[in-house]
Amino acid sequence: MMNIAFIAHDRKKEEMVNFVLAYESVFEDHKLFSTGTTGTRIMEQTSLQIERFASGPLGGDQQIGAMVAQNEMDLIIFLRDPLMAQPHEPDINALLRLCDVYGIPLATNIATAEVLVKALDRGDLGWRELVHKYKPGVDQ
Ligand SMILES: O=C(CO)COP(=O)(O)O
Repeated sequence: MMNIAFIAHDRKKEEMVNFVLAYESVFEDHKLFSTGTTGTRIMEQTSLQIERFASGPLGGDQQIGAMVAQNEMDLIIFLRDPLMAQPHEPDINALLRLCDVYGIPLATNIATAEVLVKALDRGDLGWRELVHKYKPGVDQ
């Protein structure tokens, strides 16, 4: 079972809900997390249970980043709005950076999200299960 996070900026939330709905049967086998409003929207329109963090501008991206830094997040779908400035852009960049630091699979648009969810369904991300037990800074 993987820990998966969903994050979508406002103009991408509908796309996110449709995406999660389409792959609901894949996601229901995993532990799901999200930023505040994204999670509320997904839970309203699917039967999935999601552990919600704060809304993005109030620190939700950072909370998910903290999980990445503890090697506790396996896959992130982050549908960003590339056409609108966000007040919490430093937080967003920090999360993307941590995904690169730790090599965490990250999709920032729907095309990549689709590829990753198919890989997840096929078991291509199984290597994440092998590294779950390692805690950064303690074991490395
Ligand atoms: O702003 C966000 C990510 O940067 C998303 O936050 P919400 O899901 O609370 O809208």
